Amino acid sequence: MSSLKASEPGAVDTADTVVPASMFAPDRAEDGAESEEERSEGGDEPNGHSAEVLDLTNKFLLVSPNAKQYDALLRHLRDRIDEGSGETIYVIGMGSDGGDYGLNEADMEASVATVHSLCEQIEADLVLLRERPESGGQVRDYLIRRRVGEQDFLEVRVAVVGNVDAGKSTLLGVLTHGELDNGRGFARQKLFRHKHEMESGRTSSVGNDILGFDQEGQVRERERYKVSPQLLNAASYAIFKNTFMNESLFCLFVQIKRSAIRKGMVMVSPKLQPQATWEFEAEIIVLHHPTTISPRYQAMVHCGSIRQTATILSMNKDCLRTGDKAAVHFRFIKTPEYLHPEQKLVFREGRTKAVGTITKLLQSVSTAAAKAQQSKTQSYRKRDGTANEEAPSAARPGSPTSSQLQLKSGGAGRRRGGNRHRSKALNVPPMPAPLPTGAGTA
Ligand SMILES: Nc1nc2c(ncn2[C@@H]2O[C@H](COP(=O)(O)OP(=O)(O)OP(=O)(O)O)[C@@H](O)[C@H]2O)c(=O)[nH]1
Repeated sequence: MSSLKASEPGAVDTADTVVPASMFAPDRAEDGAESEEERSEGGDEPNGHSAEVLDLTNKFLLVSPNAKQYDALLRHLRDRIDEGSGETIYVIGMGSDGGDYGLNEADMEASVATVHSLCEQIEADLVLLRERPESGGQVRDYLIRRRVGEQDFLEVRVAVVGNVDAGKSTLLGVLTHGELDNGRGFARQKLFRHKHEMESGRTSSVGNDILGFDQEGQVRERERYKVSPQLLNAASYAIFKNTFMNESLFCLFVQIKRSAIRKGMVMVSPKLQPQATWEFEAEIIVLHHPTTISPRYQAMVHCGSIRQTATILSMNKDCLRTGDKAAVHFRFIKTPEYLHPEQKLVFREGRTKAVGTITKLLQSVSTAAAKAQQSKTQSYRKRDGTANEEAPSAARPGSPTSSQLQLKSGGAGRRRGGNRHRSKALNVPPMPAPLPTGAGTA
């Protein structure tokens, strides 16, 4: 049957489920005519066990357990899993029935099916670790591991200790980076933290490295994730050392200049086909504004890690005052951003504050288009030789049409913000005509 390696008591006290001991005897009626009820109600105890004790060490118990045996196995497994912080090793085919270890193919198949069903009950996965032949057939070791949620992970810390030059760093380097050593310290180089370690080849600090496993205990390939919304160049990837941890990840950027990273960028799997968005609609409520807000007003949008000035293109009211609610159509002035409906945002400038929720994404562009736009921006910068961050308006993908820029109200009112507003207004992409300075607030 089954045995659970870690502190396996071999028997479970079943005072609460008193059952005849005959149920736990090897249940291998050769003629197969004996029903489960007959077996369980026989009353005799061929193995001499007390009716109070449910023997879980019989190697045939898993082949066809009755309901009470099944419950006892389930309880036992649950205890072992709790004891092992979510995992345990389950051996099928070994047991104390007095016979040889091992199960034939049919019994092994039936036993594995039983363990599978037990695992389903406790939301765990079953992974075959080893199989070995014994005189009575095969014995298999399985790893049973409770499933963890998408946002969660099991952390196991393993310390590696040993003599100088025993190969500790090399072992870790090979495991975490997936490249074999060359016998001259190649693999350990990836673990060095200090220059003197590089030079001496000796690790002088307690290093640590992270190794990711998937649910089935397989070492996960390090995945490459896109830096979005602007995929800057082919090397602009982040390597996730532990993808199992989903969002709370340790990551290593390769070949990305610090200046190429800006607030608002996210790391997403290319499988999600991320799209960056120039324009969006949001329901906002104005918490405070000294006067009135009208279309063409510009302020900083804070949305997650995004910080970028956006222009109000239109809204379902002529103007907004403190306390007003409105559906507002925004456009970022500089680059598209990676947004989601239902994201919360803050729209503020000086003492003006509005909060809201994104309701609709408009003018989304693929990261490839964003990349093209980025390279145009860069070439523009080089050509121009200035630090101006703005690309020519024509270079922007998904520029609004003039009809989209039909503003619901004129909004060119009293000037606020002077030159600051003038420059922001001029940054508004492909407007058919230059905006009046200080436009958008009255
Ligand atoms: N041939 C061979 N060389 C190995 C093996 N493991 C490690 N080495 C080499 O042994 C040397 C020492 O390995 P390290 O990984 O630095 O040993 P360490 O235990 O971390 O050493 P300290 O950091 O000084 O404590 C390196 O040159 C490795 O390339 C191995 O299995 N076979």
